[in-house]
Amino acid sequence: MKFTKMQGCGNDYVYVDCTKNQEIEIDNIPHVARQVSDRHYGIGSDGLILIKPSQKADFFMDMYNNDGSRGKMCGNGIRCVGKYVYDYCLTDKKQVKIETLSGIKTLDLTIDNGKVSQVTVDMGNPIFAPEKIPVISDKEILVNEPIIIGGKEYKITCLSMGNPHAVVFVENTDDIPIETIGPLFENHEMFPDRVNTEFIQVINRNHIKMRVWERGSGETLACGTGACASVVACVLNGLTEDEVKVSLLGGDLHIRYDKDNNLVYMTGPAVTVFEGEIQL
Ligand SMILES: N[C@@H](CCC[C@H](N)C(=O)O)C(=O)O
Repeated sequence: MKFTKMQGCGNDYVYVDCTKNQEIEIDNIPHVARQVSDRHYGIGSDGLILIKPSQKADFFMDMYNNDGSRGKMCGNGIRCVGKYVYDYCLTDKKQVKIETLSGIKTLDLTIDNGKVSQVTVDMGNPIFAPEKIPVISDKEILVNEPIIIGGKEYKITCLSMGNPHAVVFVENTDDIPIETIGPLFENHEMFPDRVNTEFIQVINRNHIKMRVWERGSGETLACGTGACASVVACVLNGLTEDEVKVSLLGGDLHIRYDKDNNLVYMTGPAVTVFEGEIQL
């Protein structure tokens, strides 16, 4: 199988062009995702992203976490899909529409010396209704709600950016025992489909620091949907303005929350690491 390894702020995936003759049998995809993601015996990545044709948009992004589970949306991944389709001449458009399992997203590509360097994505509407996230709760919206994890109380703000997120504000992101508490949040009974958890330290009203424990992949260096969810949570909690730099372990993303229209925009880098071929 031919592949390209790409990363956005260090959130790395193996990308496979399935627009022409390369296909993986659907039942086999979770296994292939686990195999290629393995950092010792495989290529090494946070998961697998298949670029497919779409009837409704320019392309379809089909993403899998490194445990083989399917994700409905991936913010860092979709920027790399934009770079892939332009750099490999699958399109010459500078505005590209990508279908995902959570709807069609519009990407604006920034080109430097003939290659995509940066992408802005209209990430669509944050969703707050607990049953749509999904979170089990009788509240109408979960903002700063208590949850007990490992015997300690945390406050969570929950929303979907096409995938489920719980945002937790902390004093210092360097001090959190993410390997211990990340899986406890991910598998808490409140979240029937598991959850991505963002730990946020507010630096000032336009800058936050974030660490993330991703559903299906563990701690990653960045999460695009998580950065969007975190800025929305900051605004809902009155902690920041609506334009925020999000500093992740792997780099910075710029997020804007247009509260009047309930739309989120994400801008960040997309980088090709290497190409190769793997025997499955
Ligand atoms: N890294 C991603 C999100 C990937 C999917 C997520 N783990 C899920 O299962 O919901 C991003 O950049 O958004």
